Amino acid sequence: MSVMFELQQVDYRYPDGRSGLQACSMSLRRAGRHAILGPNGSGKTTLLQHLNGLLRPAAGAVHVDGALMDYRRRGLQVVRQQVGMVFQNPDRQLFSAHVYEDVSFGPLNLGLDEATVRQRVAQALEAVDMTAHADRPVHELSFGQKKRVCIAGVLAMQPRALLLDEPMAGLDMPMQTELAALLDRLHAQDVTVVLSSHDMDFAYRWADDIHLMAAGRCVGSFAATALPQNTDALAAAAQPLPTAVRLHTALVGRGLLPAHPLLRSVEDVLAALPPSTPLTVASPIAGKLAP
Ligand SMILES: Nc1ncnc2c1ncn2[C@@H]1O[C@H](COP(=O)(O)OP(=O)(O)OP(=O)(O)O)[C@@H](O)[C@H]1O
Repeated sequence: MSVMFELQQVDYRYPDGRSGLQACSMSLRRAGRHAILGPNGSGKTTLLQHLNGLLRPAAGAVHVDGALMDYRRRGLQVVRQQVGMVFQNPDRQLFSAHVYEDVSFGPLNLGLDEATVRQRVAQALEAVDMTAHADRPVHELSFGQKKRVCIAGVLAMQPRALLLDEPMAGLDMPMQTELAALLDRLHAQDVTVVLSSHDMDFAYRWADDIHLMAAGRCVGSFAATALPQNTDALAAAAQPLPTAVRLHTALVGRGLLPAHPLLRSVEDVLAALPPSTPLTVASPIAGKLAP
């Protein structure tokens, strides 16, 4: 499996002297679904901003598609056409007065003809269910709607990789589900999706690969399916075991479920329980499962 992004021993210091990354090494394979987790201030945003050249390492190297990042103007233009970034705060990303205008900004900048721009904007708005809002002023939108417009703006560039900084934060549950489905559709089209998150349960059920950060370093990268064997790295990044793993382990311990296959969501664990499982007051786990 080929590598899309590679950080080698990257150091980054903000202008005020604060350290953002320290000897950070991470490899992200092409067309994968990647979740980056770590405590506040562990460097997730700083890392994402290195993947499309928004930030430049003080030491170490960033490779995209096997080539060293080219920080000259033309080099950065090429990378940013291919690697789209959705910021955590939509107000940092949206700068046009109207939705259509904002989403069309990128494709127009690529020099595409008007019909192609219109088609790309329509597709992107459709993908985030914002078609009905195309003519609205951006400042009238809710937080979640603004976030969708940001995502549409990036999708309209048809990137090969999508970076999303805590994309689920501030979205309601139906929108989170829709966004996860959209990310899966992009993944099915071989787009590399990299997101940062504080939601271990979501990361465990959605991601192919999990990357853990602590104090500006990558302290563990592994396939999500190998998470139960990586408890040391989870502890180093102050991350809890996913609820599905804890519940599954408890049920295995009580002889109610086999240890295999791996179950990556609470829904999957509950669905795996035989209908005859006695989840009544008499059951040792009933009190924990009952509302
Ligand atoms: N603009 C900035 N100026 C100075 N220091 C910064 C700046 N942005 C981030 N930092 C510092 O860099 C370190 C890493 O921050 P970063 O935002 O990358 O972490 P994070 O893992 O994304 O955090 P969170 O989960 O809170 O979003 C922190 O110590 C932070 O205080």
